Amino acid sequence: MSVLPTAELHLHIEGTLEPELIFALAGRNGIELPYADVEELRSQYRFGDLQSFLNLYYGNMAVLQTEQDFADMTRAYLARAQAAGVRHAEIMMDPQAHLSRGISLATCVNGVASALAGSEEEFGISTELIAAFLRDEPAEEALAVLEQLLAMEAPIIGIGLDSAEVGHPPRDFVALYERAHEAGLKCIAHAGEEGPPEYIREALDLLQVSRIDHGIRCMEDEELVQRLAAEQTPLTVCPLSNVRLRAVDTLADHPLPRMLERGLNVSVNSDDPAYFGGYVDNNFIQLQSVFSFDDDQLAQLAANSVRSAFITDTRRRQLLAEIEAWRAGRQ
Ligand SMILES: Nc1ncnc2[nH]cnc12
Ligand SMILES: [Zn+2]
Repeated sequence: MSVLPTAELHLHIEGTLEPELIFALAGRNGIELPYADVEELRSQYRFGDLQSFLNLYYGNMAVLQTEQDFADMTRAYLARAQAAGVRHAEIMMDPQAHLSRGISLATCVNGVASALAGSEEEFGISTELIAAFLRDEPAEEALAVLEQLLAMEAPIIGIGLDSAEVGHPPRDFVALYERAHEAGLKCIAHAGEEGPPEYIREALDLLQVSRIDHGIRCMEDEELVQRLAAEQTPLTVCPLSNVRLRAVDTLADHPLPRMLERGLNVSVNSDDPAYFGGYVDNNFIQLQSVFSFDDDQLAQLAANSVRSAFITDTRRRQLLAEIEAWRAGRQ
C-alpha cells in the first residue's frame, strides 16, 4: 500500500526523541538517566493526563546538550517522517525548556535549523520552524525570549503556545502575540486540548491566531463549531495523542469523524510521536481501522493539512496533486 502524502502541522520536535536516542545522547554527554535501560524508560509511557506526560517530556530533554544533539534529533524525525508520507512539516520547538536548563538559544535553534536546512534535498520534506512558548511560565518571560529570537534573526516562521493548558488561558499572552504579529510572524496556539472551548475563542479573538492546535473541545460548543466551520479555521488534531493523554477514552470515542461531518477543517498530526505510539502514518492507519474511513476521506484529511500549511501556492498545488495521484492510484 502506498503511503498517503500529507503535511504535518502539529509536531513538537522534542516529542520525537525516541528512548534509544535518549540513551545514546545520555551516553555521549555523560548524563546519568534515572532508568536502567530503554525498556524501563518506555514503561513510564503511561499517562493519566497532559501534565503527567509533560513531566517526563521535560525531564528527558536533559540529554539535549549540544547543537549536534538537536540536529541529530531533528534528522531522526525527518527520516521517520519521510517513511510516514510527510511531504511538508511545520515543526515546533520549546526554547524556554532549554534556556531554563542553561542551554543557549543559539544551541537549540541552530541545531534544529541546521538539520531542517537540508530536509528537502535529503528527505524530500519542505520544513518550517515555529517557536512555541510555555503557557505555564510567565508571559513576560515568553516576550523576552521572542525579542531574543527576533534579535538573533532566528529562522522561525511563527509562534505557538503550548504546555499545561488549564489555568493558563490565551488572554494572558496578548502582548506576546501582538509583538509576533508586528514582526510578521504566523500565529498559532494550542487550545481546546484539555482546556474549555472558551480558550479556543480567546485564541481566535484575542491572539488572532490563524490555526488552532488540537481544538477538539470545540465540539462542546455548538456556536463555536458553526463559527469554525464557516471560517474554515484549521484544527490540527492529534488522535493518538488525545488517547494517550486521556483527552478521550478510546480512539473509537474520538470526535474526529463528527468534526469532519460538521465541515470542520481538520488535519491529522502526531504531536509527540515518540511518546504516543505512532507517527502520522500510524495515526492514519489506526483511524482507518477504527472508523473505516474510505480513500476519499483519508485524501480529504491530507488535503486539509496542505490547505492549512504556511506554504506557497506553487508548493500547495504540487502537494495537492500528489494526494490526488495517491487517491487515483488506489482505485
Ligand atoms: N500535546 C501537548 N499539549 C501541550 N503542550 C505540549 N507540549 C508538547 N506536547 C504538548
Ligand atoms: Zn502539541
